[in-house]
Amino acid sequence: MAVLAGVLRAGQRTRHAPPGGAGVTVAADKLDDAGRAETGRMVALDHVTVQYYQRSRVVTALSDVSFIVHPGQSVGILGTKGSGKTTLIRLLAKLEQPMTGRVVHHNMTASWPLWARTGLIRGMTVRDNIRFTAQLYGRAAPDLIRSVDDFAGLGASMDRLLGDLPASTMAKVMFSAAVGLDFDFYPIDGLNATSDLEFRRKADETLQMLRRRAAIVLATGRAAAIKQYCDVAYVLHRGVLTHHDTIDKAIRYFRTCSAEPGEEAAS
Ligand SMILES: Nc1ncnc2c1ncn2[C@@H]1O[C@H](COP(=O)(O)OP(=O)(O)OP(=O)(O)O)[C@@H](O)[C@H]1O
Repeated sequence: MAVLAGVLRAGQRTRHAPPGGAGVTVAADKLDDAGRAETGRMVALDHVTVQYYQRSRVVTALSDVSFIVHPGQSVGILGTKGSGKTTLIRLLAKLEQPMTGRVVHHNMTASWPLWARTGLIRGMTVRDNIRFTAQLYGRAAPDLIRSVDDFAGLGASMDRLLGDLPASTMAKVMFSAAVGLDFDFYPIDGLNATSDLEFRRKADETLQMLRRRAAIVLATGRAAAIKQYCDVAYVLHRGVLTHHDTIDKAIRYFRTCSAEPGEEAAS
């Protein structure tokens, strides 16, 4: 570690797995090429470790994490504060690459994190942002513009610069565009809903709909949200992912972890 400290910049990840950091491995042995062909469509993490260098010490954000999500599955990651939830969701959304292990997207298209509050250009109108996004994903811009406008009810704001609109507009457009693009898989980093109650109601309904037609991974510190939206649950604590037979057992384990000395309440 002392050597690493001299080499890495703040925020940079190490290539080293931490000693003794063994998360529960869920069928990771099926992830070789033959296994992928057998198991078909999936998104998976395969022995993924992510570490950051932070103020002269190495922080392990994820420690040998493996799990698989298949179409139609709704997976909850119940995580304590600072346990690695955002890192895990960013990997699943292909916004980051692990230094150790693999992220596998096999025949499933993946959305950006559903409530993302970055990703659009503030100096462009909302309409042009959506047009640009449609082009990036090879979709018809008018269809996506209509779908976002219907969902988010932006009206005249469509032709205003994004930077001149309330900060929540970015999250609403990112949410609506992700749903409009009809991905196979949606990674979700918490339920950062806006204060717009009508939009929240629609977003809740949409998550229930996505559960039926796509795969989701929801990472949150809110047990109630896992119960509401997920069929299976894992607990993420200090970078280690553990699987539990039932959601209630996961919640019990999560509460034990949350009660450990030094733990803060997760959001
Ligand atoms: N870019 C970075 N540079 C340095 N450390 C980082 C970076 N990103 C995350 N970390 C550290 O990695 C650990 C996991 O962070 P992460 O944001 O993934 O956890 P989280 O569960 O989403 O946190 P929270 O509960 O605060 O939302 C934390 O200790 C965090 O400080």
